[in-house]
Amino acid sequence: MGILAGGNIKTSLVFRAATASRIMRGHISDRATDIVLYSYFRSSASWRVRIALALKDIKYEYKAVHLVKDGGEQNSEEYKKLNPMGFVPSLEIDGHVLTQSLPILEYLEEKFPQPSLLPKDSIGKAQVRALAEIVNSAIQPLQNLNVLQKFGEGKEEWARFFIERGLKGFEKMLEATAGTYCYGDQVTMADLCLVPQIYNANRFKVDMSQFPIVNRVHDKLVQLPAFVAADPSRQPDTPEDMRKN
Ligand SMILES: O=C(O)/C=C\C(=O)CC(=O)CC(=O)O
Repeated sequence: MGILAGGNIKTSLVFRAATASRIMRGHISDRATDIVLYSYFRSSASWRVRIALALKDIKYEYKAVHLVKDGGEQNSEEYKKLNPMGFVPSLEIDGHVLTQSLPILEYLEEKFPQPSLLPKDSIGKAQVRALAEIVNSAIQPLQNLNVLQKFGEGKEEWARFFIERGLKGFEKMLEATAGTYCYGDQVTMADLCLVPQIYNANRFKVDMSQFPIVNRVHDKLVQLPAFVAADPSRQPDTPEDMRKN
């Protein structure tokens, strides 16, 4: 399908996700080059990685993989050479292709430690990773496109059930861990997972009034420049009718 040659994957441009945060801090830096993110504007796993790239001020090229058109570009033989599961995101970096959003976040954290997306202490790290895993393994996979496509009637109710169940646990954990954000006043991997999940919760009409701490944290996070830049409404492949400035 020409993904590697830049054929069928339409959007291929240098996308400065971190521009807003760089301007806010008054400098433009090129901390990394030759980084390519294969992404879909409203894939929550892609979105997590976009936020990390923006927070860490890392420049990258955005290659759009359309998850719906023509049965999904992620299912092409060519894309599966990069990502055998046919999932987004994939990140080309340092001569390798990395897959799965949380391991990608961990790699970026090791390679670009500042600003850190994990607390310093081991218990804090374990707690942040646990929050991230609630979203990553107990919510999002159960409401992902490839699961819902197996359903006929009742798929919205199924998605709502698992999002609600997961957010109840998440909210309970935040009673112990939250400050301004999910874990104290530091933006962590837990926050990167939370924001896209709330978008999906709204998409499936979950009653969000039952999650006051989640709502408070979410409202703070979405104001941060990196979260603004990574939002699905501002990506190269955002459909015109969903685009914001
Ligand atoms: O435009 C579409 O409807 C297709 C795909 C998605 O939303 C992405 C997901 O499958 C959900 C997710 O990543 O959480």
